[in-house]
Amino acid sequence: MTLLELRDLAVTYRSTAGDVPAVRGVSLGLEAGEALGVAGESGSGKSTLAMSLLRLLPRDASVSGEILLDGEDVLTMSWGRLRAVRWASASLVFQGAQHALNPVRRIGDQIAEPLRVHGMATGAEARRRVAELLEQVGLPAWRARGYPHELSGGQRQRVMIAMALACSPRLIVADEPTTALDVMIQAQVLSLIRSLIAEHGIGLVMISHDLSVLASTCDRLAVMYAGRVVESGPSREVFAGGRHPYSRALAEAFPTVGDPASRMAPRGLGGDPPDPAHLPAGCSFHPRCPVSLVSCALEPVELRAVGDGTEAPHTAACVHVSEESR
Ligand SMILES: Nc1ncnc2c1ncn2[C@@H]1O[C@H](COP(=O)(O)OP(=O)(O)OP(=O)(O)O)[C@@H](O)[C@H]1O
Repeated sequence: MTLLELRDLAVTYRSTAGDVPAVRGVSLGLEAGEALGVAGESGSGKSTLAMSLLRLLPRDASVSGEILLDGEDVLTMSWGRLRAVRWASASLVFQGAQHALNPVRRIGDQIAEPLRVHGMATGAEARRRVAELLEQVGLPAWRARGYPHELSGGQRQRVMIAMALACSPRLIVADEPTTALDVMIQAQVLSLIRSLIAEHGIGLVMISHDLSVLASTCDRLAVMYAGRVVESGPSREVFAGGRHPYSRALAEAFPTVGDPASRMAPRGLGGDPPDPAHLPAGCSFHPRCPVSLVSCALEPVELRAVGDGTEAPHTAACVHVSEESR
C-alpha cells in the first residue's frame, strides 16, 4: 500500500481580508523508503502542504480532499487517533526547529518526550533509546545530559532529527530542515537524513525553496507554484531537464547545493510570485513565463504526462509539454 497519498488536497485560509487559496488541488503519492522533495518560492504553499500532512494548520484554514497515511485519512480521523499518529506514525522537522528546543531542559529528556507521551519507553529503557538515537544522528550519548546552548546549530538540528525518529515513524516531514545551517553542515545533515530514511525504510517529504538541495536528497520532486504542483517526476529529470519553465527557472536559480547565490531570489526569473488571493487567469505562471502563448492567459493547464509513459511517471502543467513529447 502507498505510504502517503494526497488526493486533490486544497487548503484555503479564511480571513477578514478574503480567502487565500494556499494549496489548490494537489495529488501526490509516496512509497515507504522513498524521498519526495517539494520545491517552490516563498508563498507557493509548501509549508501549508507540510503542516496539513499532520493536521497542524491554524483553525482558520479550510481543508478538502484526502490525505491517506497507510490508507487512513488524516483529515477525518478523531483527535485521539491523530494524537496517536503524530510522532508515532508521522513526525515533523520544521524550519528553524533547532531553536525550538527548550533551553532549560536536558537534551535527553527532550528526545525522550515523544517516547513518554506515547507510552513507548520510560526510565532506563528510554535512556537506552535516547543514547541509540543520538548515535544514529552522529552525536555521542553523553550529550543527553547536556543543554541545547552547549550545541552548535547543526548539532541542535541533529537533536531535532533524533526526536523525530524517536517513535520509529513511517513518515518524516521536513520543512526547510537545513536552511538555517551553513553550507558544510547543511551537506552533512542532508546526507544524514538520506541515510536514515534509507536504513529505516521511512518515507520522507522534504520541503525547500532550493531545488538543488532537494535534487541531492530526494528520489522525486514536485514543483509548486501558486498552490499547485506544476511539475512532478524523478529528481534528475526535473532538476536537469525540467519541462515546466518555472522548474527550469528554479533549477537555474539553485544550480548547486550550498551555492551562496541560492539564498537569493531566483535568477533570470523576473517579477514576483502572484498573491494567492488574486491569481491571474489561465496558467498562474504566465505573466512571468518567457515562453507563454496567448492561450496561457485564458485557460489553466492541467498536469500532462511527459514522454511516452514507459518510464517513471513525470508530469508537467505546460502547454508546450504535449508539443515536446509528440
Ligand atoms: N495563517 C494564514 N492565514 C492566511 N494566509 C496564510 C496563512 N499562512 C499562510 N498564508 C498564505 O498562504 C500562502 C502560502 O503560504 P506558505 O507558507 O504555505 O508558503 P511557502 O511556500 O511555505 O512559503 P515560505 O517558504 O515563505 O514559508 C501565502 O500567500 C501565505 O501568505
